[in-house]
Amino acid sequence: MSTLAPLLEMEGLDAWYGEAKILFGLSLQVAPGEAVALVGRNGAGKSTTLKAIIGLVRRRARRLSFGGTDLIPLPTHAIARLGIGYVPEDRRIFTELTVRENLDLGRRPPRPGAGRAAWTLEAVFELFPQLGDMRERRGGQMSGGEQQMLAVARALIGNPALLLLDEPSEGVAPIVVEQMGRALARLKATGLSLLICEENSDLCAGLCDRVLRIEQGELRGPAPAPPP
Ligand SMILES: Nc1ncnc2c1ncn2[C@@H]1O[C@H](COP(=O)(O)OP(=O)(O)OP(=O)(O)O)[C@@H](O)[C@H]1O
Repeated sequence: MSTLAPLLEMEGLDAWYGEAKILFGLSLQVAPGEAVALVGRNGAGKSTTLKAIIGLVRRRARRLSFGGTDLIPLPTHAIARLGIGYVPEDRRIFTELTVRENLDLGRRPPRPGAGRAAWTLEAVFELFPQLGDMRERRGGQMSGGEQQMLAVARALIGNPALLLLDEPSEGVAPIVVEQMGRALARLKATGLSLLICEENSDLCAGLCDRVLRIEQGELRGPAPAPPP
């Protein structure tokens, strides 16, 4: 674990859909530049944890802060503006818009003192060359893997300090998972923090500093190491 002060601090997080309680007292931290994986089965509560961080579900916590700012009272758009990028499981690409137009919608200026160059279209296309080759293609005419890259790229161009990724390898070809893994490793090397939900930890092997396991809405300690 990094010795830097945590960027994301979560202590005793509970979350609900309506009357149904889904998360029970989750505590975790993500330090600047750290990559943390949250693994667990279908329905364990991984997506809900990310949604709770950005305020898309009803939640309560002893502490839920980002860079020292309390997230609990803030609306989702204000949380995003603090520097949290979110790539949802369903990607939410605008299928009628082109790659470039989708990216334009994700633009957000870097926060003052962010300490790294702002993301540009060129930088994003350098990270994901396929996207550069299809910049005028509509989202609906892209493969699942290409859409996944676009979803990550769109989050990046918002200049986040922490990227929340919900199952980035789901439904995409193994070769795309490899490409995504390499891209995420490069992003981590720039100092970006990552919190990645995955049903299995293949993508996270060699990338994530820590792997946490969630079961039935509770953290159950570190996940077993993946087989070599
Ligand atoms: N919109 C919703 N309304 C009610 N219950 C929900 C809703 N979304 C998820 N749940 C329930 O919350 C629990 C946790 O779901 P969550 O999506 O967080 O799981 P997950 O670990 O991300 O798994 P998956 O990979 O299937 O998305 C499950 O029991 C699920 O049925």
